[in-house]
Order: sequence, then C-alpha cells, then structure tokens
Amino acid sequence: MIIAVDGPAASGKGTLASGLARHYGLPHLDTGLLYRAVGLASAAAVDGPDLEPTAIAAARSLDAGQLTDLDALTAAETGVLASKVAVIAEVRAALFDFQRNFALQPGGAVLDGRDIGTKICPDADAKLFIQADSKARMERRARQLEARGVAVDRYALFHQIEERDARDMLNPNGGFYPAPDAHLLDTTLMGIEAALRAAIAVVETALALKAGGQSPS
Ligand SMILES: Nc1ncnc2c1ncn2[C@@H]1O[C@H](COP(=O)(O)OP(=O)(O)OP(=O)(O)O)[C@@H](O)[C@H]1O
Ligand SMILES: Nc1ccn([C@@H]2O[C@H](COP(=O)(O)O)[C@@H](O)[C@H]2O)c(=O)n1
Repeated sequence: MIIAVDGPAASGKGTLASGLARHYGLPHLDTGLLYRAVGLASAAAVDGPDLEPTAIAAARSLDAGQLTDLDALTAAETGVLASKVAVIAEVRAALFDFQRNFALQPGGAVLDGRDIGTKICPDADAKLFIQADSKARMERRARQLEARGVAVDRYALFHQIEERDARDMLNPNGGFYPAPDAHLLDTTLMGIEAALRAAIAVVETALALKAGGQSPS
C-alpha cells in the first residue's frame, strides 16, 4: 500500500505521515529532507550564478549519509535553501528515482512532501493533502524550534514561511497542489492525535472505496 501525504511548510504532514507509517507498519520517507540536503550542499552558491550546476551535481551525487544531521537539515534557513534548489527541473529529476523506488518497495510505504500525490506516486492507494492556516503553522514551527533551544522571532518566521509557500506555489516544475483524488485535511483546529485519527479514517475510506466496498462509517 502506498500512502501519499502532501501539504505546505509546517502543516504537520511529516508528523501525520510518521503516525500513519507506525499505524500500518510501513516505512516512511520525508522527501523534504532530500531537497534540504541538496540545499545545504549548495549553500555556498545560493543566490549566485553557480547555484544551478552546484545543486544539480549535489542532487545527482546525494547519498543516504547526507540525511542524518537532522539539526542542520531541519533548520528554518535550510527550508529556504531547499525551496530555492527545488525549482530546478534537473534537481527534481535527479531525486525522482530515489523517491519512486522507496514507494515501490515490497509492501509499500508512506511518503510525505509536496508532489507525492501528483508526480511521484500518482498511483498511491490513499492521498492526503494537509492544510493549516499560516499562523497555526508558524506557531507549530516556533514551538518545535524552541523545544530544541533555538530562539525564535515569530514575525520573521511567519514571513519566512509565507515567502517559502509563495516560492513553492509558483514553482514551475512543482506540482504542489492537491491531486484531484486527494483528501483535504485541515488541521488548524486539531491536535496531533485528533489529526492522526482523521488521517487514518481517510486512508480506511480510500482503501474501502478501492476495494469496491462501502466507505466505513
Ligand atoms: N495537528 C497539530 N497540532 C499541533 N502541533 C502539530 C500538529 N501537527 C504537527 N504539529 C507539530 O508541528 C511541528 C511541525 O510538524 P511537521 O514537522 O510534521 O510539519 P511538516 O509539514 O512535515 O513540516 P515541513 O514541511 O517544514 O517539514 C512539529 O513540532 C509537530 O509536532
Ligand atoms: N516533495 C518535495 C518536498 C520538498 N520540496 C521542497 O523542499 C522544501 C523543504 O521541504 P519540507 O517539506 O521539509 O518543508 C519545500 O519548501 C519545497 O520547496 C519539494 O520541492 N518537493
């Protein structure tokens, strides 16, 4: 079974994808980490003329060892770098096979990102698109960073998230919209447990419909 979980920055898609993976006993891939690793590897070239070739070479030579330094990878600034390399078509192409092969492993997988339901796994058995308003997303990210001891300027963080959302939405090589068969889940007013229960219900309904049965009540 393949489950696709998409949504904007700090919407909680990674948390839900990891909860779904635990619930169904499936492996989970946070595909944002791949773009973050390429962004980090290209940091010295960012906003300069060499960004494209640097990022393309970094994407083509990416290996799993670069996905381990979670403090550096999940820093807010790394998210901005990631969104700058994510507009480069050759970077997306270089990362495609890794994601697709992960999805196609025996038994299936849960992947979260921006284009899983539209580009990486248009054939997924269940697709969720997670939404939450920008203020809620900013507050979630702020608390996450503060829990790690990082000082947060909420005003700057809010603008950084909005700027990244805008770059992502305009990404000409993206596909960062809900797939036509995705279920929209707005978690603005939901805690993590309630959101996970709702996500599991979406998957159960998708599976029941796929099997040709009634959707579970
Ligand atoms: N429904 C929720 N209510 C409150 N907090 C939440 C909820 N969902 C997730 N969080 C918290 O918000 C923070 C961001 O969540 P998460 O990392 O899952 O988002 P994301 O969409 O994967 O982010 P990114 O796209 O930037 O990687 C985490 O600290 C997580 O625990
Ligand atoms: N499938 C994906 C996943 C991510 N991106 C880009 O990477 C940035 C960071 O992603 P997070 O999920 O960790 O926030 C994101 O803003 C996108 O620009 C992508 O292009 N495709």
